[in-house]
Amino acid sequence: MADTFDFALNLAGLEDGGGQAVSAGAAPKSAGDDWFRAGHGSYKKQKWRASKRLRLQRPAADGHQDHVPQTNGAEEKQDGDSDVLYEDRTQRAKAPLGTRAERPARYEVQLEKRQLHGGRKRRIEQEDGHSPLQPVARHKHGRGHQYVSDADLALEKKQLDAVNDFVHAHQRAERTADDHEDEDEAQRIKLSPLTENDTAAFLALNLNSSLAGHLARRMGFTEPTPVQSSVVRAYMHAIHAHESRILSRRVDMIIRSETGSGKTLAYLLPIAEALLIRRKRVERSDGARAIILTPTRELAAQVEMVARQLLHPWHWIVVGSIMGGERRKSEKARIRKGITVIVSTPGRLLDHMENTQSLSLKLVEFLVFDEADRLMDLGFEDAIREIVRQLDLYAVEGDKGEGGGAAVQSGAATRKVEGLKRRSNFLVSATMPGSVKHLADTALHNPISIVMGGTDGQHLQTAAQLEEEEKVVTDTPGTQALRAPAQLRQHFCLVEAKHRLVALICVLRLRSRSAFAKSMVFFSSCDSVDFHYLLLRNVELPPVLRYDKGVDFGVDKLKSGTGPGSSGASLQNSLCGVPVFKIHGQMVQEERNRAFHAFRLAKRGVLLCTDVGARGLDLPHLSLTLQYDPPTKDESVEYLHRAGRTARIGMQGDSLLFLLPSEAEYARVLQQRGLELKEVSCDATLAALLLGNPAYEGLSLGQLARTVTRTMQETISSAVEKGLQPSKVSRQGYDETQKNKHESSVREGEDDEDSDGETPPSRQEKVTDAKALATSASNDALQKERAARGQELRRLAASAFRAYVRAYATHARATRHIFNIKGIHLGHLARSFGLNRSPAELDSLVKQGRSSGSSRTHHKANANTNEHTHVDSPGAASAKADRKSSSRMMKIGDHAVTSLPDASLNKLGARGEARRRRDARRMASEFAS
Ligand SMILES: Nc1ncnc2c1ncn2[C@@H]1O[C@H](COP(=O)(O)OP(=O)(O)OP(=O)(O)O)[C@@H](O)[C@H]1O
Repeated sequence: MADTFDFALNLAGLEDGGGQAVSAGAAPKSAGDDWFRAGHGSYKKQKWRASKRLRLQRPAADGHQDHVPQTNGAEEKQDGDSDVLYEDRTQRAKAPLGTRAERPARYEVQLEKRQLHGGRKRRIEQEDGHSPLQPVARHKHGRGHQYVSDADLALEKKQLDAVNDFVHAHQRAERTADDHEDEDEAQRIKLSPLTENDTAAFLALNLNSSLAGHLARRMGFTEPTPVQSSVVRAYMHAIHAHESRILSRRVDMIIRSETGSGKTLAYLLPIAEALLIRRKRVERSDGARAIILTPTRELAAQVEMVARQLLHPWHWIVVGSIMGGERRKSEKARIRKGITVIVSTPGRLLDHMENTQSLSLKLVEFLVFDEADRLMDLGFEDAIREIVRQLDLYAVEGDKGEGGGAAVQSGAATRKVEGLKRRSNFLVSATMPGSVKHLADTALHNPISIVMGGTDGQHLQTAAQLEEEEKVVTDTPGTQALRAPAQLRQHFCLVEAKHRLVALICVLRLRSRSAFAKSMVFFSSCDSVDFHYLLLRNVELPPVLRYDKGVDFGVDKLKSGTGPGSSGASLQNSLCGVPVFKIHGQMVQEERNRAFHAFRLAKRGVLLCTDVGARGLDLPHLSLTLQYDPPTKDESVEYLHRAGRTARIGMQGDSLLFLLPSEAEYARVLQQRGLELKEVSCDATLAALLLGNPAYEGLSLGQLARTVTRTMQETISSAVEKGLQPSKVSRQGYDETQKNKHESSVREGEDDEDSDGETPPSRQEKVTDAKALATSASNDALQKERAARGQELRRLAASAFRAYVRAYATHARATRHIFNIKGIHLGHLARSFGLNRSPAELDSLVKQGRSSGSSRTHHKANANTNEHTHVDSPGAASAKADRKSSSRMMKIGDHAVTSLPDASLNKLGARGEARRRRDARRMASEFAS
């Protein structure tokens, strides 16, 4: 068996020598190993081939055959340098390799060979420069040589051709070796003992049984969500109608359903079904069959992942993503190989449509606009129009090839209907504002509207309506009530400007007490994300605020900073060791991907992001979304999408919106649009951090809140304004260095006393010194790095402050009276960035921001970066108005710095202590759960 295996490898490795035959002895296992390494298949595949009695011969590069493999050698023999090929005949009778269609030819070859050589050992030698097919080849029996007759040669040529055919067939088989394995897997999935109940719900939608099996077995989905069942039924219905020639093949749909209701699978299921049921397999060389457009790269990556999971058993359906930030060259290479389902951002897709010849779009059957409204908001409208236009042209071309030429000649209207019959367009989002209407008009033809309403999963459009093929467009721009998932608990909190940062850390710290806490915090600018990221990762909370109820350590230890919550590498951040991540559009794509995937996989963590994370992301176990800065564009809609990152698919989740007291009306605006937000007390939130701490027993809530605020504010301000304190680790290192130094100097002193001063230092001393030097060097490096980070923190604080003011001016016209910059106390606002500056300094900061144009915040949202910091350059007129209001604001600010009372803490007196205490407990339990 092993010989045969080597033999197969040997044959397969017959490549070098440009026409030279290779001897069996000269091509032992190592040759085969090289062949492995050359990427011709796994060891498993090799064994599989060997077990199928693989014998093959490759044609040489010049088209000549190097040798003729012979089949009747019982063992391997070598004779000097002659090139000999043997095979163990005893194993020949086993099943041959190749597809069923190729097997007869293979048997024929073997039969002929057996007849020819009668089972004797045979050797063919080749002389240099001669083809083995010339009559110089000779048989050798024993010691003598014998020339082969013409008849034998003719027969051999025939064999050779047959072997060549077989080789090519084998090479095909090799290319699809994975097919076999995956087919086995698909077969296994089909045959796996699933109960009827597991697949019944999907089968009831008339989905392919292996797809239903895969959904249940591999993806764990046994029932479709309401939106999935509506979409699939509508699609199936239309397809059935097509088969009975009532409708054309295309089905256009507007799919609207609340966040986390499973819309991704809703549009992927029809795609998978369509690609699976056809008689002839789709080939990757056919080019794209489905295109899914998403507004952000993270969403594209996520959709790609879901599509891959869904289509995993059917490897010939290739899923791939192309998006901004990735290398064009490698994308081109993937496109050249063929991608069946393309997930892409619009800008990059258009780029490839214009510049990549190998991108074949003639057979596109599905075009999906995921988060359609966001695609429009981000300014992709032109790109999308162009994509649709080009796809339409391709579709017409494709139809022309199928005898649809008449449609091309009969005018644009006909072209739109007839020429596109092969493509279905889906427009998908949880919200459908007016901007989507333009997209629907551009890309959709007579769409079916699947609008899911209500929190109970009931859809507005009944099954009966669908069955009667009623196409209902219920999109009424701008006036829809917003629907949040029923299990989403929505809160808002009125927080004084100067307490915002403290309140943020409190909420996250409370949350960090849970073992599985995952939270997402939304900011209005990249600078703000960067600042808070650096701050949360590097500033340590004072020991009193690290207290965790239920953790067994004494108050004394806490106060002295030696308890479990007081040191250790994992606790060296504001959130006591909970990892912090960030994503925004100004990050390098690689970093962005890394952060996104790390956060996805993390059990606990905090993700700080701009609105780049607001749409479509499905992050497992996310339990809190915190909108630190309210959205500035299309506020209610964006609020809902941000909040909807949690409480998905029936899971519980919390959302919390921070508002300044002057913005309280915004909560009412959201409530008017159908969202149920409850207020939580800021003071209760602050006090909750110290509730239950025995060191602060007996203090009122007000006192607790004040303690937390004061302590935390001091820590933050000192970190930002004075630089980061040396970390515990480096302090420890520093102490060790000092100790080492001291010890060695003491020893030196001792030595000095004993010696005459010329004795070289002992080995031990040298080691100690080296260690001390190394520790000191690494300690210095740490301190330097920390100092640099401190400077960076200060710089970022100023930029983040500027960016906040700038972003504030970009709120939508409809809500500008709520988000009015004049109402903000700039001095207090600055403190929420850890800045303790005089009004004059703040004024110059704001002006600097304006004059420099703050490249990071002034950039325009564009197709390639997909960033939307909400601080895009306002128009000239509004910029002027903005400048005016800013100078007034500074006056207000200057005045307010000295005269405004601490409204937040005074408010504590207005409520009953018991009630507030209850609130605080609730906050503590809700946010820490
Ligand atoms: N049939 C199903 N059964 C159980 N879970 C499902 C099912 N279909 C989808 N899911 C899960 O539901 C979650 C949300 O799905 P998805 O991301 O598609 O929601 P969505 O409606 O697109 O949300 P958004 O509007 O925020 O983009 C995912 O984690 C997905 O795995």
